[in-house]
Amino acid sequence: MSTPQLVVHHDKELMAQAAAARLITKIVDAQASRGEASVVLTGGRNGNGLLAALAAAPARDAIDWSRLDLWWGDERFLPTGDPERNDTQAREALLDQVPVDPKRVHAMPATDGPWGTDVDAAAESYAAELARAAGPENHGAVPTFDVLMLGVGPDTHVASLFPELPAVRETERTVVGVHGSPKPPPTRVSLTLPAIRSAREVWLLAAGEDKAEAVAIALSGAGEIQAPAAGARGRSRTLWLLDAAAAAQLPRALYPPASP
Ligand SMILES: O=C(O)[C@H](O)[C@@H](O)[C@H](O)[C@H](O)COP(=O)(O)O
Repeated sequence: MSTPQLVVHHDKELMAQAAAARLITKIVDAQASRGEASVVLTGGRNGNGLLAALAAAPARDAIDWSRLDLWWGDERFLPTGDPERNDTQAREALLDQVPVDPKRVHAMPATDGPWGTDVDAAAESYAAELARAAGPENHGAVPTFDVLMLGVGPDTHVASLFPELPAVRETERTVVGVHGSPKPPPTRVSLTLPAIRSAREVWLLAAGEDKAEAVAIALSGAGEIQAPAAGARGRSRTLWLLDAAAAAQLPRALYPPASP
C-alpha cells in the first residue's frame, strides 16, 4: 500500500478547484493510454464541491465523457431521485451537465429498485456488478479504478465505514449493507476497505476546521478499525487533499513543504 502524500491548499474552494483540475488530468491521461477511465465518486460537501468545480472547469471537456465509468464509494439507501442520495447530488453538481454514457454511470441500488428495502441484497448486487466489470488484469472482484475519492468524516469515517462498526472490519466482501449509520440516513450501501484498496489511486478530501482532528488522527498511525480513513490506501498512490484549516492539527513534520 502507498504511503500517504499530502497537498494543502489555502481554502476549501481552492482545494476543490485544484482537485478538479487534478482529476481532469488523471482521466485524460488514463483515456489516452487505455482508451477509458474509471473513477469512484464520494458523497458529502467536499466531494460535491469537487464535482461542481469540475463542472465549471475550462478544461472540463478535455474528458471524453462517453468513455468514463463512474462508480460510488457509498450511497444513502433511499428511493431513486431522493435529494439526499449521493448520486442525486452528483447529477445536480456535474453529471446532468456533461454527456456521460448512462450505461457507464453505475449508481448504487435504491429502495425502489429490484431488491426493495433489502440493503444486504442490494449490496450483493453492486458487488456482482463490480465483479462483472473486473477484467482478468484486475485485482480480484472489482475493476482497477484509476481514482477512488473519499470524503473524510469528523470521526475519521470514509464512505460508510465508521469507526469500530462491522463494515470497517469486513475483509472479504467488496460491498456491504450498513445498518445504523451514525451519520444519517441510517441505512447505506458501502464499498469495503478491500475494495477501496484495489484502486490505483485513493484521494481523500478534507476541508474545514471540523476535520482537523480526524486528519491528524488518521495520519498519526491510528489503526483502520478505530480510524477508517487510515486504511484508505491506493495501490500506487494515496493522496490527502486538504485545506489549511483541516491540516491545522498536523504535526509540522507532516506538513508538506510548499503549504500556505
Ligand atoms: O454518504 C456520505 O455521507 C459520504 O460518502 C460520507 O462518507 C462523506 O464523504 C463524509 O461524511 C464527509 O462528508 P462532508 O464532506 O460533507 O464533510
